[in-house]
Amino acid sequence: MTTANGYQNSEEKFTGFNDELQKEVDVITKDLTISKEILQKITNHFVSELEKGLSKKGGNIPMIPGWVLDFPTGNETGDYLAIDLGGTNLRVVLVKLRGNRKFDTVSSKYSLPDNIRTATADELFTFIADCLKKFVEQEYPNGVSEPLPLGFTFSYPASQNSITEGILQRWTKGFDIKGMEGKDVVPMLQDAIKHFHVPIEVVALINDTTGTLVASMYTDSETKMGLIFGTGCNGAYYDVVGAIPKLEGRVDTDVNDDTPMAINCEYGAFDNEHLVLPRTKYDIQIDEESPRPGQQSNEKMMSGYYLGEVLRLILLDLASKGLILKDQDLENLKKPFVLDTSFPAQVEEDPFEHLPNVKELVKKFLNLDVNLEERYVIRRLAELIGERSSRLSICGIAAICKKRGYKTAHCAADGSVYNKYPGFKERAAKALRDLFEWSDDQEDPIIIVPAEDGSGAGAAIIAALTQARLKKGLSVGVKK
Ligand SMILES: Nc1ncnc2c1ncn2[C@@H]1O[C@H](COP(=O)(O)OP(=O)(O)O)[C@@H](O)[C@H]1O
Ligand SMILES: O=P(O)(O)OC[C@H]1O[C@@H](O)[C@H](O)[C@@H](O)[C@@H]1O
Repeated sequence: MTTANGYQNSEEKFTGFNDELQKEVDVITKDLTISKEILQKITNHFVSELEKGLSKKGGNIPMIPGWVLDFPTGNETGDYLAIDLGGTNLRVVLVKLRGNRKFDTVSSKYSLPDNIRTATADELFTFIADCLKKFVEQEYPNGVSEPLPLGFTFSYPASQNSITEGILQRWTKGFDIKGMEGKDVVPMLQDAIKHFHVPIEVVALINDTTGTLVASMYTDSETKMGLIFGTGCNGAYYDVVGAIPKLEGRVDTDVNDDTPMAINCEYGAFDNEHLVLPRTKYDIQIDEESPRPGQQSNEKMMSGYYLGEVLRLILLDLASKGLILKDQDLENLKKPFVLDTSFPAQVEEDPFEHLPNVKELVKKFLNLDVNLEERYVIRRLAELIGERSSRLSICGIAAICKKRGYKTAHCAADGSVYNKYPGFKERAAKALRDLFEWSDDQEDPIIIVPAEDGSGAGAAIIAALTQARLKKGLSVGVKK
């Protein structure tokens, strides 16, 4: 328990859980604890799964070539628009690339409408085009002389035969919009933009992790991967075309074995076969009740969309055993996803010994009154779930480093779980040290660092790289 002293009410002193509750907490602790040995076992399997994803046969992890065939030089220039359709927000960004590893951005964030996850494709793209129209009118009140180039950051698994294509493989993060899986989302956006007469041309479709990789490399050449720990989880890195068997014979003559290729791993799908990840009954329930059971097994155990839900299910289980919340109205606690990840995050941030903020949070989110012992069990569970997320999160990082033979790396990370979850950064760094068994007296050779704005600047830089290639008559997709 890492809390400051500070009694407001001195008789409230926690002296331990009652025996029955302690027994349950011990079982849950064991199930949620990821030891060094488990980390190493997961990571070794992860490496072979990354390779499998690049093979002709494929595997659990999609490993999508992103058709970014150059490293950013840091000297790209020009004005570009970018939009980022994530799991929680739509962002519209105007990026002014200044060159000399410098850029400026102006952005607006629009919360996705609550029902958007199950709306129609038309409603989704009308919403996006409407946000774009508002933003362009706000930033260019006198209009534009020619269409603005736009990088479309689409944070879902989308296959690409070229940089201007994105065929949605499957929805993730609770999305379930009909008629889009298996379809190219670029024309859908371009048609909606045309319909609203917005002067924009979509020049690149990218994943937010690819954008994070490229934007961070633009300012820091030590960057080796782009990572998102947000609503979902994922990572991107540069491989070389010659190490991607599934591209054999499919690239143009201007591309050779040493040509770089950004890979959007989509490693939220890691271990859908359930060979190594230590899933609890709560993880299994979340998967079975999700719109896409059997998919995104890795993501469902660690990302922002799910952490609060894991906590809710455990609390409901303890309550159903009569161990907590006796005789209370559990109506709210029975609502799926009533706890978003900001709940366990704020529970972990309560600095007081008797957890008064936890009391308020439970009242606000669940309309329940909790005694001191119940507040402590909620706190303990939040810590276990937060710690598990941080430790599982580094397996993809370690696997990419092992696969590519990186001995040192700056791993650029973004997303609210990375940026806002208390202790995530420290716990993840500790997990890397555990996994690689680095000695405490040496500098960590592989470190997770804050990313540049991947879905904004990254999309813009990739749009600039794409335009530069097209200008030279170079390919940006499979051979025609
Ligand atoms: N304080 C917080 N700590 C950890 N996670 C949070 C916090 N606040 C919100 N979140 C979670 O972060 C996710 C939003 O991630 P973010 O990266 O901001 O958006 P997106 O995933 O759309 O890019 C949501 O799942 C939300 O529950
Ligand atoms: O930025 P977000 O919404 O948290 O997305 C992170 C990842 O979420 C996963 O579900 C998507 O398949 C990835 O494409 C994406 O990169």
